[in-house]
Amino acid sequence: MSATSYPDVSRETAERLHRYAELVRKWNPSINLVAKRDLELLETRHIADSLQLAAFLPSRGHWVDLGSGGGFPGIVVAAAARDRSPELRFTLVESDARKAAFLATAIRELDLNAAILARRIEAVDPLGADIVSARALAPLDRLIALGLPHLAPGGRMIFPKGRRAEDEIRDARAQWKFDCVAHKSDTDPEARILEISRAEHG
Ligand SMILES: C[S@@+](CC[C@H](N)C(=O)[O-])C[C@H]1O[C@@H](n2cnc3c(N)ncnc32)[C@H](O)[C@@H]1O
Repeated sequence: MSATSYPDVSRETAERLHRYAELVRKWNPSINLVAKRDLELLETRHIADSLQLAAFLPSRGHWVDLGSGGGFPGIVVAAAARDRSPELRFTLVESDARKAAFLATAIRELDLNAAILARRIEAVDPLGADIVSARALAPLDRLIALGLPHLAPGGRMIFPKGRRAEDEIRDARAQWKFDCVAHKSDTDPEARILEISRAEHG
């Protein structure tokens, strides 16, 4: 995939994403940001997948990404927000110090409106987010438990999920009440992007 072939993004965003892919490829041999076999598919499997969450960008406020790893979706969505929602700020929570150092470098080099918390999510004071996202971090019931303390009233949680999404929703309903819209994924016909609102203990 070339620098300009992501759907629905400006030239500036495409260039930022291209520079981000270069950074991931440069750092990956030393800190394993993505599986080595996935590097060839970085643009399709990780970046384009994460970029779908830009559909949920509010115009301003606070977006919190939990367990960001190499920056999916946090860095990718923050790159898309740079010219679409410049007043939206991001916080990426990642407990692995080396990954957090990479994320700080990416934020600086791409000039993103984002900050890193290099801490465990459970140890972070409530962040008052309008949107909480997390990818490949935990099953849905655990994600709701991790995300809910950081959500402002009326906020939403956005979780990309694989083919087990329906099972995870059913399991989560044993503990939680919530509204859920399961959006189709453009990058994987079996995946879903779950939009969770009005979550509370069941
Ligand atoms: C499987 S990786 C997924 C990374 C990224 N979201 C992605 O989709 O590629 C999970 C990441 O969450 C981080 N993590 C796991 N538990 C965490 C916690 N309790 N607090 C903060 N970070 C955590 C790990 O260090 C790891 O980088």
